[in-house]
Amino acid sequence: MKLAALAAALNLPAPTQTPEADVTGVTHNAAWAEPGSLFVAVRGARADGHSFIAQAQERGAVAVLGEGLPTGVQTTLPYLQVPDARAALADLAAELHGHPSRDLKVVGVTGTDGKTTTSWLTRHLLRAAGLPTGLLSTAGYELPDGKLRQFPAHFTTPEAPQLQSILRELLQAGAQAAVLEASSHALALHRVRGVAWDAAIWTHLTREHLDFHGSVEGYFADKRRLIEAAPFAVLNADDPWTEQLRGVAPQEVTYSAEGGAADWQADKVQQSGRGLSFRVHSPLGEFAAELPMIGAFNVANALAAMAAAAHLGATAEQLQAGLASFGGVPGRMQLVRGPAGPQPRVIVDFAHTPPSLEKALQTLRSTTGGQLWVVIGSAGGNRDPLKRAPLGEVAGRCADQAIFTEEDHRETPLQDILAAMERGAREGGHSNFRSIPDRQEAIRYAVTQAQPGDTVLLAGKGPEDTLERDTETVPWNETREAEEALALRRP
Ligand SMILES: CC(=O)N[C@H]1[C@@H](OP(=O)(O)OP(=O)(O)OC[C@H]2O[C@@H](n3ccc(=O)[nH]c3=O)[C@H](O)[C@@H]2O)O[C@H](CO)[C@@H](O)[C@@H]1O[C@H](C)C(=O)N[C@@H](C)C(=O)N[C@H](CCC(=O)O)C(=O)O
Ligand SMILES: Nc1ncnc2c1ncn2[C@@H]1O[C@H](COP(=O)(O)OP(=O)(O)OP(=O)(O)O)[C@@H](O)[C@H]1O
Repeated sequence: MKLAALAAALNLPAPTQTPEADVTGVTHNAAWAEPGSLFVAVRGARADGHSFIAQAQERGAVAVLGEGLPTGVQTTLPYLQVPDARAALADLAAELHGHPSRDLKVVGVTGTDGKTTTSWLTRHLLRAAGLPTGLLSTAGYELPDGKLRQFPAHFTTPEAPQLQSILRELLQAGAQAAVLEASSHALALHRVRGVAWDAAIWTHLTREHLDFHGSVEGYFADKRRLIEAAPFAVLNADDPWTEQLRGVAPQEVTYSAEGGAADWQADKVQQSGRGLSFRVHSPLGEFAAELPMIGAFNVANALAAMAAAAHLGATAEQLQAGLASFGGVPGRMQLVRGPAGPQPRVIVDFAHTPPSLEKALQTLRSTTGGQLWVVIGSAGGNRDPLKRAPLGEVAGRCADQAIFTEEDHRETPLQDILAAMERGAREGGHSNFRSIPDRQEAIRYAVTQAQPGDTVLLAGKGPEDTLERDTETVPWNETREAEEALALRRP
């Protein structure tokens, strides 16, 4: 698109130089500029993008946009001045990618916790309803083919140029719907500006990220932007903040997992080793639900996902079948499917800090009739060596059997890490541990020694696809390792 035409389309100031320059893309990161890029110089908290104009130009940028050239900075490129560079970045990204969200049914999910789970559930229910659906979440992005992909610079919600390009890719891959996790940072920094939402889900709000948002009110105000931008809101009646969200979107439904008055309600919740069962009362009628997920909070996530999917056309039967076939979020309290017959329950989770390990083991304890096992390591290199002993202590205290093993030890001698974990367990007064340095062997040992009724938690790696051993990086798939270990059990 010609620079002048692009500027006119977005009501940006007309360029005084090279109006006929061809703009083929937009970026906020000078290192990502390509021939034909428009470089948006963002004044950030750590850097001023204007310092990188020369780098962007060297890489082929044809124009710069910013909130004003700082004193002493000059450029030979055309410079478009706007009041809000991040807002313009989002508008340009949407325009240059042809507004892909307008051709998709888009569901946004925001809240302090539950975004990732609810996003995955929603995309699964939409697929169960026959809609080819893409997904963008902390865990990566997924085309309707179901294969998870990563994008550079790990974000929950990436900056607008990446976001719009992913939406375009989804559309080209045949998606008719997309589910996007919208972080509060993304909402505050205009990363999702220009997305044409069809529905917005609110999980709940608790104090978090106050360093960035300033106050809990500021955090709420940033998250609220998603509800303000959506024509249809799915609100959590159990969250006190919801009062301030009522009537913000033109249409809304509420959900409650705690017996509150709401359009979507659940009762008769039961937890077992294999998941949750509950009864749903909804505008689509009343029906029984089975959800192979651990953690009662997932009832709320499921209600929210169902309400959004129903808005996009899913029937009660499709929702019921969709919940029952949900495979979980990769590496997050993920139940590993094993061969038929009595088996220990095996779970893959990415908990890798002492508090998250403790929480995961406590959650599993409540539905474990037999022994609780954990396989856990601690990363090497410069990754927080002080957590090794506490991890050992938590494993010894909260599990019946703890197996310490490798977990990206990098250049740090593995024996040193294992010794620190053992010391932590021993000093906590526990002797229920052993170290098996090779992770595959450790997993196979735990899974084959455990009995039906036991739970084996494989903690730390979650969905990561590599294992860093000394200077070597090897491919890794914890779920597959678990499946193979289960298959080794004698029938
Ligand atoms: C608070 C926050 O989100 N800040 C993001 C924001 O930073 P910023 O505006 O201060 O920018 P800056 O780093 O000062 O840089 C200014 C500009 O110079 C550019 N630059 C900078 C250096 C350089 O060498 N070249 C260059 O071009 C940058 O691309 C940027 O455009 O824009 C930067 C560029 O995209 C991001 O890297 C940065 O993410 C920081 C690193 C971050 O940690 N963000 C996290 C907190 C985040 O966004 N998390 C949420 C999830 C939160 C949750 O729910 O847990 C997420 O959506 O992932
Ligand atoms: N509806 C919920 N209410 C309260 N806690 C929840 C809820 N859903 C999930 N959690 C807790 O929050 C943790 C993180 O959940 P999830 O990954 O789905 O959400 P998120 O934190 O919003 O996303 P992200 O992965 O982007 O940080 C879960 O392991 C669980 O302990």
